[in-house]
Amino acid sequence: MVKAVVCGAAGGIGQPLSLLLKLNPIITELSLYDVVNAVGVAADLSHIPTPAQVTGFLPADNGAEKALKGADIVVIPAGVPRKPGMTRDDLFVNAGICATLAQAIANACPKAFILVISNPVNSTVPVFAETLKKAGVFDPKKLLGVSHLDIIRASTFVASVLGKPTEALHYTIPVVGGHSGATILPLLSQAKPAIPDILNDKEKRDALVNRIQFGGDEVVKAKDGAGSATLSMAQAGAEFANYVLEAAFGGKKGKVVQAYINLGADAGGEGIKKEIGTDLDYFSVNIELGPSGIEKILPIGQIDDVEKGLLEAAVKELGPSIEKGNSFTPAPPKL
Ligand SMILES: NC(=O)c1ccc[n+]([C@@H]2O[C@H](COP(=O)([O-])OP(=O)(O)OC[C@H]3O[C@@H](n4cnc5c(N)ncnc54)[C@H](O)[C@@H]3O)[C@@H](O)[C@H]2O)c1
Ligand SMILES: O=C(O)C[C@H](O)C(=O)O
Repeated sequence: MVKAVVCGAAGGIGQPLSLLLKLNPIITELSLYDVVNAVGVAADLSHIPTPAQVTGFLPADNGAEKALKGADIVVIPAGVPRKPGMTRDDLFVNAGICATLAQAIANACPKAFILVISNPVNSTVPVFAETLKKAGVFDPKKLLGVSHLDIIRASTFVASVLGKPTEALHYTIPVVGGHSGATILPLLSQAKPAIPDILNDKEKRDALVNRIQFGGDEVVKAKDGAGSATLSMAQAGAEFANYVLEAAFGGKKGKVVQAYINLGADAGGEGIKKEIGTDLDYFSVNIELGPSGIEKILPIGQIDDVEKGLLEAAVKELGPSIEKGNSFTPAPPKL
C-alpha cells in the first residue's frame, strides 16, 4: 500500500499532477488537499479505473492532517504563481503556506518523502527543513526540492537546437545549483550524448544556457498574467515522484537524478561543499535514490571554464535566498 498526497491539488499544477499520479500504478491511495475545490477534483479523478483510491480534503475539521495521515509521499504545488514582472523571490509570500504544511506533515506523516514544488524553491525548501527541525522530525534524505522541470527543459531545448526529435529525455543534461535564473546551472559539458556542435559555438551555447535559466519567464510572459508553467511542471513533478516511488517501493534503487537538497552534516553534503568551495546549506546536486530517499550524494564532477563562471554566479545568488528561508519566522496564529 502506497499513499501519496498532493497539497495544492486544485491548482494549475495540482490538477494535472493529481491526474498523472492517479495513473501511477504504484500508488494505491491518493489524497488531495487544497483550501478550495479539492473534494470536487477528487470526485472527478475517482472515476478513472486505476488502483489509487482518491479522496479530497478541505481545511475544515483539520482537513490537512486528515489528508496527510500515514502518507508515504507528499507533493507540494501549493501557493501563488508569478505574473509578468515578478521574480521568484517575490513569491516568498508562499513561505507561510509552506511552514503550515510542513507542520501538518510533521504531525501526520513525519516519515514521508516531501517533494517541494512551491516557489521560490531556493527558499521554501529551507522553510520546510527549519519547520521540520523544530518539530524534531527532519530527515534530510527525504526532503527534495523539485528542480526537475529544469532538467526536462534542458533536454527539450538541446534537442530542438540540434533539430533532433524531442523524445523523452533523449539528451541527459544534469542541471545543478538552484531553481531560479542564474542559480540554474545546466552542465552542457556533461551532456549525454555529447553536444560538441553547441559547446564549440559560443553564441549558440550562451543562448541555450539563457533559455534553460529563464524558461520559466518564457511561459509567464506567454500566459500574460494567467500564471506560470503548470502542465510541463505537472509532467516533471509526476516523473520525479515516480523516480522516488520506484526507488522506494518498486525495487528500482540506484536511479541518479538532481534535486535541491540540504547539504548539512547529517545529509552527507560536506563533499559537495568542498567541491564547489562554499558553505551553502542547500544546492541542487546529483543524488542516488533508494528505499530511504537519498542514498548517496554524488559529486558534480568535471565542469569546463564556462560552467565554472556560471557556478560562481549561482553560488552568489543562492546564499541570500537560502538565508531568507532559514530565518523565516511564521506569523503567530490569529486568535
Ligand atoms: N518548482 C518548479 O519548477 C515550479 C514550476 C512551476 C510552478 N511552481 C510554483 O508552484 C506553485 C503553484 O503554482 P500553480 O500555477 O499551480 O498556482 P495556482 O494558483 O494555480 O495553484 C496553487 C494552489 O495552491 C492552493 N493553496 C493556497 N494556499 C494553500 C494552502 N495553505 N494549502 C493548500 N493549498 C493551498 C490554491 O488554492 C491553489 O489551488 C507556485 O508557487 C509556482 O511558482 C514551481
Ligand atoms: O517561472 C516560474 O515562476 C515557475 C517555475 O519556477 C518555472 O520554472 O516555470
